Amino acid sequence: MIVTLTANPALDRTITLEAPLRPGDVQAAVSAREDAGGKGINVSRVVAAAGVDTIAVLPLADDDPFDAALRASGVVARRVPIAGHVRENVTITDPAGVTTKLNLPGVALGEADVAAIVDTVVAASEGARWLVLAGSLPPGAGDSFYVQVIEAVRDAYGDAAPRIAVDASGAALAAVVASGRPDLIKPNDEELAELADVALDDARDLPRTVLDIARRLVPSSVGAALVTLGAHGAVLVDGDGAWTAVPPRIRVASTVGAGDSSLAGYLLAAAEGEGPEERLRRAIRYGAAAASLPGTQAPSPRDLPDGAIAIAGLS
Ligand SMILES: Nc1ncnc2c1ncn2[C@@H]1O[C@H](COP(=O)(O)OP(=O)(O)OP(=O)(O)O)[C@@H](O)[C@H]1O
Ligand SMILES: O=P(O)(O)OC[C@@]1(O)O[C@H](CO)[C@@H](O)[C@@H]1O
Repeated sequence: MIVTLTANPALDRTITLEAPLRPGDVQAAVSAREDAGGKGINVSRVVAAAGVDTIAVLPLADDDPFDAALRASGVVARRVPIAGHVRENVTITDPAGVTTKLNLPGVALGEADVAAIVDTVVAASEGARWLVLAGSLPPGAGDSFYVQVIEAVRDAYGDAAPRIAVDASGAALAAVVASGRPDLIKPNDEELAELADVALDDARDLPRTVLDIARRLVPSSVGAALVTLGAHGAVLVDGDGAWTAVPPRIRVASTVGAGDSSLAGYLLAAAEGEGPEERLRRAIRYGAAAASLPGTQAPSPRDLPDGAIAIAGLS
């Protein structure tokens, strides 16, 4: 069982253009689609599509139209009732795969909402292998919200607690790294650089630079880091070693959710008892599959790209 928490879900509206976006112009759009999104929900959708049990925890008002999209996704969910409706995030994609994204802040949570979410995650995590804490925090949650969740789950289950994976950025990621001792973090290269307060602009060897930064955290504060690099693939660093791989060439439709799918691929391989190389390979394949699908569509095993993915060790 893989449990996910999405504290700030989003109805993802994707608008497809037949020409590059021209800011300031009126432009005809070809099509639009809606997906029940938010990073944890996306991870759960990929996990469910692979036939593995998952529960997605999220705050959701009883009368929120988002629930229809969530039900259509088929993901098993635990809803924490709140006041206010899920934000709508807009993505604009063009024929070259260029993706423009506008994210709203989300519904503000009160203290009672925060406490109810923590309690719901603790209850859902009983017997789970992994708990995934993913995405931005909505107003009212506080930068250390993920640390609060991690401590509550570990207090409740001790050695039987699920392993913890975190996909966050900015202050929320910094707080988790400072005191949450997560088993896995999944930043992209820019999020990692922001965390370490370094610039990547002139990195000639991106995987090597990312490894050097990640080594400051792994294994002292974080069990492992899966750092995704967009079209350049990903780097995996754990206490035993470091590896990198690049994705196959694909036709990009929308990169939204590619990182979430990478994380799901990693967790699916981990749940099968696979070692780091296969976890990285699966992450790359799922990420590439997501980027080749429209909107925030979750890839299933039949969407994975063909071809071998070579893993290179880094030292
Ligand atoms: N243009 C691309 N071509 C092939 N694979 C891609 C491309 N973009 C992304 N991927 C795959 O998806 C993975 C994750 O991508 P990326 O680093 O962009 O995630 P992210 O920034 O966390 O994205 P998001 O927050 O939208 O989920 C990469 O490691 C790679 O395997
Ligand atoms: O504002 P956040 O929580 O950082 O990101 C939200 C979001 O961009 O993340 C997913 C893609 O990773 C989308 O489904 C969703 O719209």
